[in-house]
Amino acid sequence: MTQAPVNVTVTGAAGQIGYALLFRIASGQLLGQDTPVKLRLLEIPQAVKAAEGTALELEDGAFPLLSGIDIFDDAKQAFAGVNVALLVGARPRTKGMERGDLLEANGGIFKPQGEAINAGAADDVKVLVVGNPANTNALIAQSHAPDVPADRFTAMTRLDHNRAVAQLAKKLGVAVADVKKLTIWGNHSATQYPDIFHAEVGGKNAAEAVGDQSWIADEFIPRVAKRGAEIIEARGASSAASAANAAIDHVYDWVNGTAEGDWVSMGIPSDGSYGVPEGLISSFPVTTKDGKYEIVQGLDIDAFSRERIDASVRELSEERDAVKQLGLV
Ligand SMILES: NC(=O)C1=CN([C@@H]2O[C@H](COP(=O)(O)OP(=O)(O)OC[C@H]3O[C@@H](n4cnc5c(N)ncnc54)[C@H](O)[C@@H]3O)[C@@H](O)[C@H]2O)C=CC1
Ligand SMILES: O=C([O-])CC(=O)C(=O)O
Repeated sequence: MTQAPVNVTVTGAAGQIGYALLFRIASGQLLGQDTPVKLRLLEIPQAVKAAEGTALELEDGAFPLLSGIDIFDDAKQAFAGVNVALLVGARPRTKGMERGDLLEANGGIFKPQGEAINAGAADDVKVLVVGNPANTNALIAQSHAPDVPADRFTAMTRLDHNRAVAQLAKKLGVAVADVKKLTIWGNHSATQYPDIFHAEVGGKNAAEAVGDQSWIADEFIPRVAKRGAEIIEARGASSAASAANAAIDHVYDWVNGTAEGDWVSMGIPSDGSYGVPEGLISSFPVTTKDGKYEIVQGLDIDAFSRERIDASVRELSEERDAVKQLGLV
């Protein structure tokens, strides 16, 4: 071990994603094998006992990198001194719902959590919002944390990214590691746009390697965009282990950097790039280095892609208007 423990706060610790996530954080997969972690778990009072049960199991894991676990039902305490905040705790959708339908139920959770982050987080805090609708919940939290740099608030579209990589690799009969530079644009919703026109497979353009526009438009894009619903239909519950895995990937890459010649997708506050209105938390292709991310610039966006990016961004603007109406931003 080479450094002091990093404080990692996980909300919704007793939920299904929490259960899949916490053991991986404790084992060093979130930040790296040199970095000890202190877990700070936030739950609602009724679920604190279940979180305590998970903490007992974490103890039983005897993880060398886990230097402590504290459990809270108060956001201000849970986020005091936090370096990495994983905002998972929120209601999941069930069959027949869109993620945006959760806005009213879940939006209210993120205002006090933003305030608590503002009040007590460490200067280097990094925030990942997983709870749906993730992009707009991140916007809510960010808008209540004026003292924290806005770019520290991110939303998870890495699960969509990973799904798209896996579907493309399967189609082309290649390893997932051969797929590079894939992008999810827009919202973590059914309007998201998984873009393979700049992606590469074994060094070749992925869309050309597929060579079938109708597969891209009619099979690949809807399959990825609606994968969450497919999982709910099959499992009777929304994605959990794959979501936890994506949260690990998102933070690991943000902290440790992306590989040369590749990029990842993150929901981040727009700086106006690619015509996405400034301030909306939208998914972009990003590279990361030294704990900071940068939007990949200069990609050609053709009419097919433009239309899809615009549709998803329009939905984000509508969600922002809706939470303004609710007085949440
Ligand atoms: N961005 C993404 O790619 C994905 C997002 N999700 C979302 O993640 C969220 C969590 O999903 P699950 O773990 O499956 O749900 P779950 O229902 O199993 O767990 C949620 C937990 O959050 C807790 N909670 C509720 N309000 C809270 C608050 N104010 N503070 C702290 N904890 C609170 C609940 O007590 C519960 O233990 C859902 O909104 C789901 O839709 C799920 C999969 C992927
Ligand atoms: O679909 C859902 O409601 C859960 C989720 O966000 C996903 O699996 O992508």
